[in-house]
Amino acid sequence: MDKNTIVAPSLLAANFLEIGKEVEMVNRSEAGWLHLDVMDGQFVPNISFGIPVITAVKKLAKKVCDVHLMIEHPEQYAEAFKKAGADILTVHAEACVHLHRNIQQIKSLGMKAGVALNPHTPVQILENVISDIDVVLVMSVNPGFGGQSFIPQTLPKLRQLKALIQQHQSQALIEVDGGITVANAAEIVAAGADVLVAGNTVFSAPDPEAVIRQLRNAK
Ligand SMILES: O=C(CO)[C@@H](O)[C@H](O)COP(=O)(O)O
Ligand SMILES: [Fe+2]
Repeated sequence: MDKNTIVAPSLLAANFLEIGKEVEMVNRSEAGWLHLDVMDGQFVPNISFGIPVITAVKKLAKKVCDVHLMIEHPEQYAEAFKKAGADILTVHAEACVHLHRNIQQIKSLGMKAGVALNPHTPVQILENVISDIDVVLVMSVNPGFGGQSFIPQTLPKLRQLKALIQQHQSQALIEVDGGITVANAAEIVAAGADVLVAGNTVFSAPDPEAVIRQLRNAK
């Protein structure tokens, strides 16, 4: 996969009345992925959008569809998200009793497999699956809402994760999600991030394409 910083605008912060135009903006931009946050009101205290919205977005999207499941029992929906158009399917470690099985299921359906960690979850929990996964999504806010502030303890955690990945010669990309701005992007990349998810920073900007370019070039 691309080793330059990948920017993944989070559609959660888009104007839902203009969703087609927002996806076209991402298509024109230097973003590599389009991040789609699915919330069930159980695993997280919020409900966002689901399979019908992703199916519609996929018809227009030219970027990698990066689906972040903040739901309980993700194994019950993996096939439906594949059909909807997910290229990468990320499940939360905290929501999976059988994480290894869930990763194998995602890969057997032909998607890249991601595992997300809440801010309090140590990276060591991934030790026995790190060689099997394509993406580790490190939550840098508590999941459930856009527009929160970046949790600074994420930076040492990213360095620990980078070391774990190297130790196991894993190809997993490190994706960081929540509270990313043009001002803090460089230190997050320096700590090990390969992929920066950004919702409000992109979609609230007067020139979102310029912000995506700035995030991509942050060093
Ligand atoms: O998964 C989540 C929130 O749970 C994120 O993907 C947010 O959508 C990021 O939004 P910002 O913090 O960048 O506004
Ligand atoms: Fe997300």
